[in-house]
Amino acid sequence: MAALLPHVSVTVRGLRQLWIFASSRRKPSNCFILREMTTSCGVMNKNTRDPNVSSLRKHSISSKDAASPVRRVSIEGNIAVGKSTFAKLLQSASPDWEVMTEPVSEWQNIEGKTSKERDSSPHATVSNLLQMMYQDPQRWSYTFQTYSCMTRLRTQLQPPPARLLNSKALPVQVYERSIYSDRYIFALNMFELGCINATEWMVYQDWHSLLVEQFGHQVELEGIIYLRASPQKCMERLKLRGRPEEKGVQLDYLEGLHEQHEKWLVEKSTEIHFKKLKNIPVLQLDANMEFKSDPEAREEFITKVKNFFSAL
Ligand SMILES: Nc1ncnc2c1ncn2[C@@H]1O[C@H](COP(=O)(O)OP(=O)(O)OP(=O)(O)O)[C@@H](O)[C@H]1O
Ligand SMILES: Nc1nc(=O)c2ncn([C@H]3C[C@H](O)[C@@H](CO)O3)c2[nH]1
Repeated sequence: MAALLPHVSVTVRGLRQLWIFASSRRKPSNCFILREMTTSCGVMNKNTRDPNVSSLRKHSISSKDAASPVRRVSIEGNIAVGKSTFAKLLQSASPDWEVMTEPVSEWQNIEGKTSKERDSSPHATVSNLLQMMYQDPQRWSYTFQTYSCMTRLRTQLQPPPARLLNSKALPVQVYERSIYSDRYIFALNMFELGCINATEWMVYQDWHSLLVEQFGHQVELEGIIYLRASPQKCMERLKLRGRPEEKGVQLDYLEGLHEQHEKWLVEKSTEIHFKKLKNIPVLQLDANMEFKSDPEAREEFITKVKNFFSAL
């Protein structure tokens, strides 16, 4: 949308978007970049021993237990909060942990070739769906969510490496985000902002539920690590990283996503449709900490993660 990337050239679609952009200034519910959002900080579940961990299922037996010893955990958090950085830290901390990165490069490089073109031209047309979504969210958000969810599903369906299956310790496969944040953070947010319409939202939820139900325990998670930082801190890091597609992202978009994380993982007020996910243990870590330059902070994080994993 023009509001996201102000330098985008004005096409017919662009003119329509500019009109929507202009009307959204009068009716602020239409465009997420202009929406005024307030952040809210929730409280942790009072029934837990460790204040960082909510909903610990100490004695429950997961459906994974019988099939595989590998536990599956996702890292969740706002844009640029530091998930990839934290994931690298985990990867280097234990050979029994395997990190699966978010498939961002797949979203940035979609090869579009018809079967005819494939025969006649050696060069594929490559589209950057991430950029298209940020430039024109009303047009591309639904398409983006179908593709992001499909690529995440593919990641979650990958079998653990032999190293983990043969591990004598506690093997854990760690995903950077999941098919659940796809729905309960991003798609929901886009729907609430009016970038996904009511019909698209119904369709998305219908196929999402079908996939989760059909794949069953293959796509279940045993735990979630929530990297929590202020939207302002995420904005600083987003600017520092300088990913070109994110140039137009504004603070109120990050505030909206922060609110969705809080509702899902802290306040537990998001309506969740899968039984196991409703009671999933959540480890909350303060990601405002500049752990990159602080070995003690890194050590503290790793200890918390180890304790969390061993309780799953
Ligand atoms: N704890 C930290 N302290 C200081 N800088 C950090 C920290 N974590 C991440 N950064 C920096 O912030 C920027 C964004 O981090 P990173 O790419 O890990 O975020 P991300 O959560 O994976 O982003 P995305 O949501 O886009 O996948 C990077 O430049 C990284 O070096
Ligand atoms: N709209 C939308 N839906 C998603 O499911 C989603 N997952 C990630 N992202 C954006 C955030 C970063 O810019 C970049 C890398 O995380 O991709 C998403 N955007």
